[in-house]
Amino acid sequence: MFVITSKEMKELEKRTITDFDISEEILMERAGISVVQAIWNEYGEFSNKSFVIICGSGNNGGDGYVVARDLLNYTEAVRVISVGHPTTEVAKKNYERYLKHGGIVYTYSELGLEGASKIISEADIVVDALFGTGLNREINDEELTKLIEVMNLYSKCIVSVDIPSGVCADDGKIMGCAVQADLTVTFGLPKVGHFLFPGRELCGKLKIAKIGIPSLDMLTCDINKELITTEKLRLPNRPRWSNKGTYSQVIIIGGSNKYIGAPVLSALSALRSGASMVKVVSVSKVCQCAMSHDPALICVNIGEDFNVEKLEDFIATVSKDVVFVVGPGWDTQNSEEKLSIIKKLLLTSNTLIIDADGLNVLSQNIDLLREKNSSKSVILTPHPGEFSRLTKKSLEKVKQNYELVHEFSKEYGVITVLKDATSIVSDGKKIYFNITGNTSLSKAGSGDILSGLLAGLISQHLEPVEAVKTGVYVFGLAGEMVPVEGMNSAFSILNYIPEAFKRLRESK
Ligand SMILES: NC(=O)C1=CN([C@@H]2O[C@H](COP(=O)(O)OP(=O)(O)OC[C@H]3O[C@@H](n4cnc5c(N)ncnc54)[C@H](OP(=O)(O)O)[C@@H]3O)[C@@H](O)[C@H]2O)[C@@H](O)CC1
Ligand SMILES: Nc1ncnc2c1ncn2[C@@H]1O[C@H](COP(=O)(O)OP(=O)(O)O)[C@@H](O)[C@H]1O
Ligand SMILES: [K+]
Repeated sequence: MFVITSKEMKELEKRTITDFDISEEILMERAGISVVQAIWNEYGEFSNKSFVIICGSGNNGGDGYVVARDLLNYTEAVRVISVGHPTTEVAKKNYERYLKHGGIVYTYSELGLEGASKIISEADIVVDALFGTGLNREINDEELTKLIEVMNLYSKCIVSVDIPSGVCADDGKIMGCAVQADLTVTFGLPKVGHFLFPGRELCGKLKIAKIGIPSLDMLTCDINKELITTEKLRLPNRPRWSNKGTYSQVIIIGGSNKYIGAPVLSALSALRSGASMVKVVSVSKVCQCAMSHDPALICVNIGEDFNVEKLEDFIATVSKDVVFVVGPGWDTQNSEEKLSIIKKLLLTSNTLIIDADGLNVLSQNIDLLREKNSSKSVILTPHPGEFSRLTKKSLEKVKQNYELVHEFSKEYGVITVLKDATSIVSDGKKIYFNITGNTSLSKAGSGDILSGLLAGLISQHLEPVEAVKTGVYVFGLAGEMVPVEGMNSAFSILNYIPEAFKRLRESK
């Protein structure tokens, strides 16, 4: 499903109006009616319910007046609190139509905070039509801030029109203060702010209503952002006649005397996602740990401590179709030598996933990425801290920064997965958002499981970007299967991976 910014939404609206002769008035009418329908579907019939609609001065408020008018068809218990007179032609028209239908409008300036609080607390459903995609600056007006606080404090239930007021549609950030909705009804296509935190949380349940905007193909509009959903995800093909030689090997280079378990988690995860042969190349202690967890793993022991020569010798023997994961549990000691290993791996034609300390080492010379074989696929899986080190930008600047993920991927010719509660993937062409998962994944070791899972999919010949999309989605699903959210070790996620794949297969 495509995901858009407020600017892209305005462009779609403009093309719908000019190229398809569907007026702004029709769009607003359908938007308002779709909100009423969504409320009905979610909360049941209206005869015993009371409503208050809080309308701002723009078109979001205009939608609010349509909602109010349509609700009058079902109940008299409808009131509007207007925060500023409508300023656009269509909003004005719908304000007047509502009045003509006998609608009641209170102005916030006359009611004051106390009056507004009373009305809000008495209503069963508060419809938030203050600001939508036109919010263009921080909300710093004291009276408005107090109104939003009162809405959050006293409402029994809030339905936001298009997006919770105060949430920036382009990045999900709070512009001063914001409404916490129970239900949000958006129009045409979801906006980025619906999927990035805190906006994602403030939406409550999200519904996407069709309001008559033609498909993107018809509008000849190129949108480069998508939400990862099951329909388009690819699963590995495992022909009945295949044997272990049909698939590529996965080789995990990582682990240290400090972090013994991380590469083992990656290796076990690669097996769970379908890899046929998984090797762990590491120090003795890691090999012992790997063997004790699964004797089917193959260990290449490089000695008691990190040994660059042994590692180089091993890499020189590897065939072309092997998938490498480098970094889990590596630690950052001997970083110069580790950087030289990464360089060697970049010069091979093998698909390479760089994770964890592999990324921390790489951040000392990110330009190494430019030396890679141009046809080679390199996947980087940073969490925000690692991405901040890679880009030399502050944590605050990189967090949820989908444009940066896109630019970075384009500049270095890599696929980047910025892992977080909403993960962002880019191959330098498109941007994908993943919203599966929960805090059962917020655990030390869970990133290692993801890198192994991605390698397992690539070893079964999925295209790297397809493997990443499927991998992050399935990994999230596995996290959601933990019986009590958060009451688990990352290790337990491994058990849910096959079931998560099964669920994805069945849902297609
Ligand atoms: N696109 C579509 O296809 C469709 C769009 N539709 C609907 O239109 C909505 C977008 O409408 P919109 O562009 O009129 O903007 P909206 O969100 O009402 O806010 C603008 C108003 O807020 C004000 N304002 C802004 N920031 C402020 C602040 N911090 N503090 C105080 N004031 C602030 C701003 O004032 P100004 O900047 O002029 O001073 C202006 O008055 C969209 O979300 C959807 O609901 C549907 O009808 C169906 C089709
Ligand atoms: N609240 C959450 N919701 C969804 N996914 C999450 C959440 N918290 C963490 N994750 C996922 O868990 C993984 C954590 O990886 P990472 O931070 O690298 O862990 P570690 O370094 O300990 O192995 C990432 O894929 C991230 O997207
Ligand atoms: K709103």
